[in-house]
Amino acid sequence: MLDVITCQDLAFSYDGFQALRGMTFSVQKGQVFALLGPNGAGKTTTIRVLNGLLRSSAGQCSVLGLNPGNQGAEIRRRTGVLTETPALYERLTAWQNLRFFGALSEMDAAQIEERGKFYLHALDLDGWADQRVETYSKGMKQRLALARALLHDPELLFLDEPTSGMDPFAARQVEELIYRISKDEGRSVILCTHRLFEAEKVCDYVAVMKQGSITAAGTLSELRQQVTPEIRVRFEFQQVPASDLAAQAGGLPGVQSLEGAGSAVWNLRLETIETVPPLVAFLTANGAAVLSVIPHRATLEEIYLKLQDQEEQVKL
Ligand SMILES: Nc1ncnc2c1ncn2[C@@H]1O[C@H](COP(=O)(O)OP(=O)(O)OP(=O)(O)O)[C@@H](O)[C@H]1O
Repeated sequence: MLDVITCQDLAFSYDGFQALRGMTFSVQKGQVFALLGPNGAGKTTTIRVLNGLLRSSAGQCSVLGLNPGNQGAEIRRRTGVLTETPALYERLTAWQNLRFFGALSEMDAAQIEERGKFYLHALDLDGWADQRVETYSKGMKQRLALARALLHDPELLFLDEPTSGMDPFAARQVEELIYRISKDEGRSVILCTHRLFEAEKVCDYVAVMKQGSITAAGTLSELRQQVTPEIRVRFEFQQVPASDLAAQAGGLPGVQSLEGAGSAVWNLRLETIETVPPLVAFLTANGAAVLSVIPHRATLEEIYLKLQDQEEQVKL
């Protein structure tokens, strides 16, 4: 797969304060790369170094094959960025903003009209397109800033808290758009967010930062395997199974633990998901009416919190 970004031992200091240290990661074409971490971890600083607004103090970095250290302007021309505070002209309408920024990106009028119309519609702003931005809500401004970031057809997008200030419906539209621009249009996205539920829906890869370094990274299933290697499965029965069945099932190969004996709902920890079919066969053969078997997959939020816990344990 094509790497859109590669960074090796990247570091950055603000006047002696080391905000990034030893950052090594890569982002592939079409990938949504979630950069997570507590306040002050260094997510925004990473974006600023990648698009050349800040110059790294050590390490190597390539963005779209360019060096952010001396080709920042070219990187910014080929990428889109959305920060927490939308960079828009308040006294202008949505269309006036888009025409202005489109012209700055050397787009012709027809392109601006076509792409502007498309994104204003996708972000549910077409009814507001001729209103001044100062009359917009925070979430509407953020959506317009996203339309602006996408207008010039960037190959890579840096989205820093893109759904900040949005209601759930608007946030859902942005999630759908992120999904579409990566999966259908092949653009890569670096997504910094504290909304883990949202990141889980759209990201292909997760990097967790703390104090300027990446402390854990992988696909969701890799991280899930790392923090919760066992499989948790919930069994629901039509009636409470015969009293000795739970003890027998708990002793079957691959079953690590069983909670809920004496009730019609059991929660089991299994070594692998392959344990499920023989377990169901055993229970059914012994007269238990299995209604459902639901594997529980740790959410990104659970994974994130567990990773933080693991780090605290290491420190103690
Ligand atoms: N202009 C600056 N001058 C000095 N220190 C800064 C500056 N900007 C950020 N920092 C510091 O660098 C560190 C990383 O900040 P950064 O904004 O990159 O974190 P973040 O992960 O984006 O945080 P948040 O989730 O709150 O947006 C923090 O300790 C912050 O205080």
